[in-house]
Amino acid sequence: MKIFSTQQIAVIDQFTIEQEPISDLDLMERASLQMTNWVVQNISNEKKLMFFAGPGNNGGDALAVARLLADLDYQCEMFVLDFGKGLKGAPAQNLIRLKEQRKVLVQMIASEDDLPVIEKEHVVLDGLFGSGLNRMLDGLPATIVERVNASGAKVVAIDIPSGLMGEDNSTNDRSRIVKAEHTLTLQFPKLSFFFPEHEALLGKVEVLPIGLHPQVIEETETPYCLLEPDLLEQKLICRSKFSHKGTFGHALLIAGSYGKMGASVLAANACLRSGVGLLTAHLPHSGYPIMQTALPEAMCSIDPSDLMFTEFPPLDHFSAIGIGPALGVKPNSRRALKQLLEAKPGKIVLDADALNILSMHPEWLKLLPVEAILTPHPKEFERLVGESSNSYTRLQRQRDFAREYQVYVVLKGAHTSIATPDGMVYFNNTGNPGMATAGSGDVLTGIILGLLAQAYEPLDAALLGVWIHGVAGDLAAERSGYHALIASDVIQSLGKAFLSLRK
Ligand SMILES: NC(=O)C1=CN([C@@H]2O[C@H](COP(=O)(O)OP(=O)(O)OC[C@H]3O[C@@H](n4cnc5c(N)ncnc54)[C@H](O)[C@@H]3O)[C@@H](O)[C@H]2O)[C@@H](O)CC1
Ligand SMILES: [K+]
Repeated sequence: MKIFSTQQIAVIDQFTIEQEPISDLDLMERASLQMTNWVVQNISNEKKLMFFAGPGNNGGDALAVARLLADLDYQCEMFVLDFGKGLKGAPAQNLIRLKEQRKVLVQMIASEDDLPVIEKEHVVLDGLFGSGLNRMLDGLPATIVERVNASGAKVVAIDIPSGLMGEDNSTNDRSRIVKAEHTLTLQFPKLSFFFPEHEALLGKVEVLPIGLHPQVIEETETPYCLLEPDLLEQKLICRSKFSHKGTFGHALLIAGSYGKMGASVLAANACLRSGVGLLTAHLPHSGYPIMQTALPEAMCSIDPSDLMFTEFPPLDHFSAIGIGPALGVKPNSRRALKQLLEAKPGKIVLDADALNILSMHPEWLKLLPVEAILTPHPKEFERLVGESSNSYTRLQRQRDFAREYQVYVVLKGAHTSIATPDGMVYFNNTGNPGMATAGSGDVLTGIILGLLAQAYEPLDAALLGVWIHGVAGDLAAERSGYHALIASDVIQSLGKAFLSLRK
């Protein structure tokens, strides 16, 4: 699914109105019917609903939803923000319709004195501002937001919590943004919904389709996209019955150091469970019995060092390389990583300490092969590019980095984002908080390595790997819950996760 800017959404709305064609009032009614249905299914009509409507179409939605719900015997009260200019267009017509219906008390709010008392038991429907917000809230709207947030009432935001911008909130003030329990967003999630600092403002996000015109959606270009199973199903490569283990590549995993050999075992296991034909794990000597015992399917290449990575085997046999989990950053390992990059390793995924080494030697970044995949968590990414004060800035840095070095940057998080060398960013929404556990990242590295070593293009390996990793985590959480989930549970669920793509 494409993720558009709020400006693009306004253009898409207008195109729909002209080309469907449909009047703006009817489009608003269509959106409002969807939101009304959601309320009917989720909120009891014994609750009193307090609607707040702003001056634009977001307010128009609130006015229409109040009328539709009042017809279904909900007790609604309407408070309309009055800037002294009156409403225009579809919102004005909806105000007239609501007044004519005579079921809802409508009050204008021109100053703080007009504000109602909001009880904890009430439900607030927030239609103050939506995607047309063009600056941080101040004055009366900011006061309303503060009152709503202080009330303790459950808040349902229409399209977007009022005060939150669709994209860049780097200069916004959180205390002036509605804190919703549910956000009923129209047709498209907005970019800012994917940033962790907004989770508590958005609550649970419901995307409600409102039938915007498919042609303009298809034709409008955006660098941002949400991963969906349809796209990934197409990417999964079928296995013919004549395949043999040589068909599915030979992966080289370089991971683990003394005391941290588990990372290597987890990544190797995940790699094997992702369909690779053969896997060689390169390990310090002390890791050899551990790997052979834990995972007889893996072959081993033994480093001369007992403790750490200092040398790599000849690369010609391998179709892809994964390097980094628990590697350590000792000088010998750093030197060996540099030599590996100088040896032009081809398809490669770099994680954890391989990235930490690169942040200690930024001059080596230019050695990265084109289309290398880097899988940092936010702290590792910060070490590579410096601190970002908010997720929007970090996202732009992620895009810039991917373009500058012509690599894929998989920034791990609740919505892992994958930035590509051509400036695209894909967001993932599989996975769960249980996966914030030791070894989870090693599993992802193993999956991506397994896919890379087969015939997957780096882009497909990154997208599919991230998505499957999250699905496996979700399946594991169904069995163990979030608290008890460990990385090995994710590996155990990989089979079912691949099967969910039905090929
Ligand atoms: N996506 C769609 O196709 C549809 C969108 N609809 C609704 O339309 C909304 C967008 O409507 P609008 O573009 O009218 O925008 P909004 O309703 O978000 O508000 C825009 C108005 O607020 C003013 N404004 C902006 N920032 C302000 C600030 N900080 N302080 C005070 N005033 C401020 C603007 O000058 C303008 O008058 C969406 O969020 C959604 O709720 C629906 O009506 C149905 C169709
Ligand atoms: K809103």
